[in-house]
Amino acid sequence: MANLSEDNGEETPLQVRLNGVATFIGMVGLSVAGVVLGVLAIRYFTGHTKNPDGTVQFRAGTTGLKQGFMGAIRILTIAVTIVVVAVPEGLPLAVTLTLAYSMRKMMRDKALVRRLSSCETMGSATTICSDKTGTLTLNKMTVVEAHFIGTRLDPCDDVRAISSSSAALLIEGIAQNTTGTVFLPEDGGAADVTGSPTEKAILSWGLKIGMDFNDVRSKSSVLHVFPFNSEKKRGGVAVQSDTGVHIHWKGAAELVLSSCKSWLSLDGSVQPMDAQKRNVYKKSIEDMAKSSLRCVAFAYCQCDIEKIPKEDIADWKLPEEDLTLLGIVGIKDPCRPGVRNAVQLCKNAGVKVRMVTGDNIETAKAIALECGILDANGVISEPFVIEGKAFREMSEIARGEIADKITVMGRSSPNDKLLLVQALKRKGHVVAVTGDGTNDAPALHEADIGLAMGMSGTEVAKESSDIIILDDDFTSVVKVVRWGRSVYANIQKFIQFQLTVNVAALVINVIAAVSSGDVPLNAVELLWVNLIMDTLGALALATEPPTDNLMKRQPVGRRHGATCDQYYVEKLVCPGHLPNSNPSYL
Ligand SMILES: Nc1ncnc2c1ncn2[C@@H]1O[C@H](COP(=O)(O)OP(=O)(O)OP(=O)(O)O)[C@@H](O)[C@H]1O
Ligand SMILES: [Ca+2]
Repeated sequence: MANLSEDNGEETPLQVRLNGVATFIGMVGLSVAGVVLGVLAIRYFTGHTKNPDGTVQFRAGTTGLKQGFMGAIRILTIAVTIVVVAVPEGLPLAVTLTLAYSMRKMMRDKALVRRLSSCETMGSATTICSDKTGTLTLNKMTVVEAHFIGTRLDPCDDVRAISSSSAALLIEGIAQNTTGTVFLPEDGGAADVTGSPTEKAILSWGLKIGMDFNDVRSKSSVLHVFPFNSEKKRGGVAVQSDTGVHIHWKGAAELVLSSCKSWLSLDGSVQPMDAQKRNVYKKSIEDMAKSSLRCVAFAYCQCDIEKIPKEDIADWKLPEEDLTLLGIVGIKDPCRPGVRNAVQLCKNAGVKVRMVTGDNIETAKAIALECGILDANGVISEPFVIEGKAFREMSEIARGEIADKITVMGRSSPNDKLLLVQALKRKGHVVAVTGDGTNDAPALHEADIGLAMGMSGTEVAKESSDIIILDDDFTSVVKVVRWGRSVYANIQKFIQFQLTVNVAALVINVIAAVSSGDVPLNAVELLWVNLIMDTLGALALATEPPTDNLMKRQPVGRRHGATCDQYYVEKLVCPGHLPNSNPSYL
């Protein structure tokens, strides 16, 4: 957590630009007012101004101090009027109005905005780092393939070929090493399985292979639990029964496999895991992953009762090496239906979608191909597709160099997500991150826009987010981008409206002041005009709905100037230096 950045009140890209606009307008207003003040003062004090009756207004030595002072005050009032003309008073109103309006509308698109300014930041996002599970996929998991005791079960719940003692061992692991529960209605209806989607899939499969959840759990007692976490990607439990103490592990297949020294064979005997057998298992994991399945392996080991600490059992570190592999299951989690289109929409809008997932790199690759994040004809190798570990071990500079290219990151720990966000931000990206887990919080916090998942997300993730996606769907994330861009466009339209009016009024007032020594409308009158015009203008322009055109432009990003001041200035100063976004609204 040491590298978790503090909330330093960082300004959003739009705020930065608006500050730029304000400074620019302030400078212009003040300089023009200064020039007018100078011109009027010189004209007055050198006796070039006349009263309506034709007498000279100021004659050095003759005009009284009081009269001269009044004249000076009048000139000052004119200068102040010019500053008033220049300042776009309606801007804060328009910004707040458009943000509040969009926020209400976004609620209908299943996005709950927690920080108002994040709507607009989302509009300038250049990249989205998305979770896989639940966001791009449905989070509805089912076991569709199982490798058990060295053989592939076909269908995946047919365990007739397996000795009952081996099956009992696996079932003990499934029933005890879980955070889910199975509830069997008394009237004999379908079992009700609860837990995380992965757990649910495994427990449902367990029921199919003959697990009696309550019975198995009553036969042994749990001594100690090591809960599953995304960092280690495995969870374990120590259970004691008549047959001794068993440590059951369940987790990311290739990681559990690498801790296995043996495997349980068909006849129930323990065989050493030689290189050939290991390769067979590796190959089956790879094959399952390539067909976009999430692989979970089950392994166990016996433990001598003497080795169990008597007192500090809570601190007991479960033995996690020298395990015996029981089996591997492949879990299918289909892609969400609209995701491919949504990803394409992002591509058209110049927003790069990256997938950062805790899953196997091959599974990640397969899903990325399915939803169009990776292009089947493009390069699908490092550094475009990278493992979290490889990225983590690079130097900060190297990470910065490849961050831009990374499209899919597999087997990532939550901290890798944070590292990627930091690297991308250093590269000048405006980064949106989706996350659900408690340990996604640092990345959500670090991102320019943190999007937490409303359904599968933990409270901690939601607390650290700026926007909550209520239906967990990637399509809704893209809708947020659309609204964000509309906020941006609306504010731009308002600035243009203001600047046009203000520049015209400024020119008229300057000409009038310099030529006649007076302005057509005084400061108070001008403020009244502004009040009516700005309010109505803001209402009309701030509530314009987004158009499809918005998603065809390149993102604004952090660096390019796209607000009006820069537009006008750049157009005047260096026409070739415009952002490549097509400012069709101008
Ligand atoms: N409850 C579980 N018990 C054991 N292993 C699990 C469990 N849930 C997931 N795994 C394993 O851990 C891996 C990834 O877990 P992790 O929680 O880091 O990713 P995730 O957050 O589910 O995925 P994503 O980042 O795409 O949302 C999976 O590939 C799976 O093999
Ligand atoms: Ca996750």
